[in-house]
Amino acid sequence: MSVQIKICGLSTPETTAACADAGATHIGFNFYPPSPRFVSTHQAEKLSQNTPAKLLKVGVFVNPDDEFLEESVAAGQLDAIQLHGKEDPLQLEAIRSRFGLPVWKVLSVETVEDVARANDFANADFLLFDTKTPNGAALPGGMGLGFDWSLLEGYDGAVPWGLAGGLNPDNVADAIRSTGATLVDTASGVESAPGIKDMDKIAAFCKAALNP
Ligand SMILES: O=C(O)c1ccccc1N[C@@H]1O[C@H](COP(=O)(O)O)[C@@H](O)[C@H]1O
Repeated sequence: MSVQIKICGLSTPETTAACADAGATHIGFNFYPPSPRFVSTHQAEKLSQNTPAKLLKVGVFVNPDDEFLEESVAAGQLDAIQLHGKEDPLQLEAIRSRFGLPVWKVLSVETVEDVARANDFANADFLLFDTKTPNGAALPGGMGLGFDWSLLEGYDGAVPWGLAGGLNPDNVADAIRSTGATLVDTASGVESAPGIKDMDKIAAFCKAALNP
């Protein structure tokens, strides 16, 4: 089966169309206000109306409150909720029950113990292993930083999982071959500047991911 591809941090209809044309399966709308990829609920509503039907829309959140989630899920017509903060398994369960959508939990990885935290999130619908950003970093993700993929060797948790963190057109094929990831996720790796998606890089990323 082909790898699934999530291009994260979309903010224009032209780039969502480019993702669909290139073979991406998922796009991410970023609902974290400090991010250069942040979209307001108004923007998300417009974007979702123009998103090709074959793309699944994932909302990226960092420690969201219920009201904000409610507005964003509705505006973005989201198909899944990605939790990229310090949410715990109980919060994850509450969010899934409330919205009836698949919930993705991001695990920030620096050590093998970080990978083992997957055991705490057996109730997630999907796990995304991303790089732990340094203390004091502006963002908990989306900074183009990779981690040591060998930390995933031998990982055999039951929850489906994907790989993020510093992936770009030049390294994504190697990442898939090295880790066996069935979904790859990129934000800054397909940009010309923070928050500005580059259609050629989106095409190159998808081509490499689909032919690892
Ligand atoms: O992209 C962001 O700005 C962002 C902000 C806050 C939390 C998560 C964010 N992005 C997620 O991080 C991964 C990895 O990003 P990158 O490829 O290393 O730039 C990205 O795919 C998003 O899921």
